[in-house]
Amino acid sequence: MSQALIQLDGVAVSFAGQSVLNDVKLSVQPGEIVTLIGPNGAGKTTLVRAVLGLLQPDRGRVWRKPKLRIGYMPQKLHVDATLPLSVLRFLRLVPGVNRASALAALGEVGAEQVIDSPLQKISGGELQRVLLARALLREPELLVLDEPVQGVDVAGQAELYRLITQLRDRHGCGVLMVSHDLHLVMSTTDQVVCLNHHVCCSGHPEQVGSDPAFVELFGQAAPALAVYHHHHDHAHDLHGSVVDQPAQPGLKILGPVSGHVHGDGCNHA
Ligand SMILES: Nc1ncnc2c1ncn2[C@@H]1O[C@H](COP(=O)(O)OP(=O)(O)OP(=O)(O)O)[C@@H](O)[C@H]1O
Repeated sequence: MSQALIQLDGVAVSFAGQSVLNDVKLSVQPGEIVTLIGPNGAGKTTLVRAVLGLLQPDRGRVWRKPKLRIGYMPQKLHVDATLPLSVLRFLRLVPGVNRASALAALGEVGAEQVIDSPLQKISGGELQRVLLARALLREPELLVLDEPVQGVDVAGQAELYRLITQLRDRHGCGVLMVSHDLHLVMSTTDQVVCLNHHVCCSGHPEQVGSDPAFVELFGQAAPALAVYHHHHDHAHDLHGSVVDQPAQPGLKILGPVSGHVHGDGCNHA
């Protein structure tokens, strides 16, 4: 087995007969930041759940380094408004955490000041930092972050991404992150995985604003985003299945029968 922290091979997941993930291959190395991008409903959170072991794939394999310590930051946290829960008490739900270690983790993410605040009263940006602090308290080898900057203003988003990179540098952990904020994450991402039920393509991020795959996947906003180069030479139907038509008018189609030619990272049948 390689040095990878996690490795997924041929992972497939269906819900009620509807394929959500098909033949997904992915790995994260120590110290590497891998960002999962894709449209709503593409299967990103489902893939994260498979990585965390919260769901068993129907096919394929999810390999984790033995005894891998994972720090997870969920997409959403629902806290009952009437529940008297301070930030400290919330962090102390992690086994072995005391005030000093909670304060140290909050210090790492720049949120010491909220330690005694009610969890329901802190701002969206502060909550994201508290969730990140909670993930750090597990001393993770792998940080899994599902849309970590949700509900944070643009300046705060850039700061949070910088913070994630700093934490990676300081702790040497791998990071698997779901994000829609390509323009902000590109400079700090080692590998981008473009998911639309299958891995359309993956690679190193580069400054490109009008890649046909991004126009296909992210609509007309895509040219405003800095993206990475790849050869996405196929189109998808509403369920993410590959169809015969080119993604964009004028896009060169080289395939002999189906019109689809697999790109480097395209691993579906
Ligand atoms: N437990 C489940 N039971 C049935 N369907 C599910 C379940 N979990 C996810 N789905 C469906 O699988 C599809 C993919 O969902 P998922 O949350 O993985 O997408 P996503 O890429 O994370 O989307 P978003 O960007 O909107 O968060 C959706 O159509 C969703 O309704």
